[in-house]
Amino acid sequence: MTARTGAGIRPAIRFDHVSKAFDNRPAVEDIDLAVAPGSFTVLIGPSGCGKSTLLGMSAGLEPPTEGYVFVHDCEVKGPTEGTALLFQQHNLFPWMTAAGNVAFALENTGLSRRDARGEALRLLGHVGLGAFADKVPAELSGGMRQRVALVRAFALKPRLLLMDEPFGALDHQTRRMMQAYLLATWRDSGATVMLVTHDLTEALVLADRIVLMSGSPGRVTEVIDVIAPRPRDLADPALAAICRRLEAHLEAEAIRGEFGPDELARLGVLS
Ligand SMILES: Nc1ncnc2c1ncn2[C@@H]1O[C@H](COP(=O)(O)OP(=O)(O)OP(=O)(O)O)[C@@H](O)[C@H]1O
Repeated sequence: MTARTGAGIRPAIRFDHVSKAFDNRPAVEDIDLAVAPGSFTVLIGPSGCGKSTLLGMSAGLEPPTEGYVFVHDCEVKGPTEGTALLFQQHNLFPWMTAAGNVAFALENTGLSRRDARGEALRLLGHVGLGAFADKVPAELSGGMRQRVALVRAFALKPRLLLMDEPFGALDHQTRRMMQAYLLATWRDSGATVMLVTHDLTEALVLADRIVLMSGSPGRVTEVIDVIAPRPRDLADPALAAICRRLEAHLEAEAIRGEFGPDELARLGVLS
């Protein structure tokens, strides 16, 4: 099967009435979503609403129970060339140095060993890791490891980059630096990015489009286009308004999670 949007633009990712259950327990239900090529989409929602499940299906790690997932017009039936993943855990090869990890990815794109090493050193220099290129992951801080992992992910020249809370374990300053690096590298790469985060500021700083999910099983509740120049000024009234919408959504979801629909109807708290 192939996927198209109504306007004839082929989405980078398309969920076509996708549901997923684990051991007959539904995790997400009837997801219909198209992600534009080259765009930056952020998934937000309460814990357990199925954000990682959507990423996993896009990566071909998990098949949908119902419906279809397409990446670049092809139905996803397993891991796809051109798709890179970045999780909170870095997944670097522990026996390779920082430069070795990046160079390995570059060699896979066709560079000679010597050119790959040179390019790896150049790219690591861009994220302030030139002096750490010959350290193995165990000798690096968590933030440094995640920088290496991000450099390696882009070194693969992915058309699609799927990121699951990639900066969740980093301190505030490192996180801001990583976000800036991600934005700069994404812009140059032309890749489509889909990123999961619990951090509203991160969503507002990064996203072209925020997909709000809710419930269990999870559904897409709202899609918000974030139209503001980058770098983003969070004092911008438009962004502040989106932030309030996101906060209200997550608060309502937290209340729903605690009380359940029957009790809420009885209390008249939420519709
Ligand atoms: N491999 C799995 N086996 C069984 N159940 C799973 C599996 N992966 C996810 N689930 C279940 O599917 C539901 C959605 O999980 P998922 O991790 O996608 O949510 P999430 O929104 O990413 O959560 P969080 O924000 O806490 O990471 C949860 O109920 C979870 O327990």
